[in-house]
Amino acid sequence: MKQLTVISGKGGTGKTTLTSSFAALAENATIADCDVDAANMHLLLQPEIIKTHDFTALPTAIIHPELCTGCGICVDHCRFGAIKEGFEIDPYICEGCGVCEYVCPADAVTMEYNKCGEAYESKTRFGPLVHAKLGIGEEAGGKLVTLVREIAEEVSTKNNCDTIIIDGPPGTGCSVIAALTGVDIALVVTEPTVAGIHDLKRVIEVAEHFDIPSLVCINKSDINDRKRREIEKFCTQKGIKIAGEIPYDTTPTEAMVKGKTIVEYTDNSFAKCVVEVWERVKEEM
Ligand SMILES: Nc1ncnc2c1ncn2[C@@H]1O[C@H](COP(=O)(O)OP(=O)(O)OP(=O)(O)O)[C@@H](O)[C@H]1O
Ligand code: SF4
Ligand code: SF4
Repeated sequence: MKQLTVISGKGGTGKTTLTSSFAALAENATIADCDVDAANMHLLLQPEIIKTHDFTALPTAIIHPELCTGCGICVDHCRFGAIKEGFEIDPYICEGCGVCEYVCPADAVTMEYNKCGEAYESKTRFGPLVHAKLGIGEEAGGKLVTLVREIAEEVSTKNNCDTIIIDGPPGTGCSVIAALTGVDIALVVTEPTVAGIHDLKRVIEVAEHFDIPSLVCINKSDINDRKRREIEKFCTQKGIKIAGEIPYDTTPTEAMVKGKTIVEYTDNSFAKCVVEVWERVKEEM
């Protein structure tokens, strides 16, 4: 089973626009929306949820007052200052490290796991989709991405899919690393802007660090010719292939308004560019 992750560094470069079209073009793929902080693939793919998985990330410490002797050892050991006056834990500061439970001589601390998100297995008009929702203000997005990928692998096997297409999160942090780990190829969607190029370079470094081969797609390629050439030069220097260049156009917005992927909405020259990128990605996988 081949796995492709679409990433960008900078947000809003066109990952979801492309990935949703890949979902339509791929003959036998499972889609995993790993942009768990701002999932939006479901808006275009209109999934029917078949199964919901609860997501619990880090625990929070609870001090049981009836057992606490007030010795203060836990306060001295908590590096995050989460234990307040009266030996009460501030759940927003507690990092769930478990040190207070370990050092408490009176066994007055327990660690409690709370649900902080959900992952979903769904059906769409193209094939299976695995997506997720992280609770408001919750952290541990990287762990939720890992859960989405684990479920996507199970779903893919169950449905005899030959490919998993992962819509990755923006940035270069923990969630991106979780979305990239162990995949066969990364498609970096960039744009010819200062921020686009800056983040392209950072995200390529992350992919290189994990030995993931990359391809680059220059989206909105005609908005700045000088910056476009800068991307091409960077890719040449790095020996990274360019999977295609896609111009700035009204087609993505029009398709989105109709709730369709680009390739369902039209077969115009813009859609042809998207199809070409998919063909190049398939060749490299
Ligand atoms: N080639 C293009 N020309 C004009 N608009 C485009 C083009 N590609 C994408 N867009 C628009 O740019 C916006 C961002 O695109 P999209 O949501 O696909 O980016 P993203 O990288 O997935 O964003 P995020 O990082 O927020 O997940 C959307 O409104 C989309 O319609
Ligand atoms: S270490 Fe245990 S007994 Fe001591 S103050 Fe903390 S919770 Fe109470
Ligand atoms: S679990 Fe860790 S962070 Fe939370 S209160 Fe205990 S020592 Fe502090």
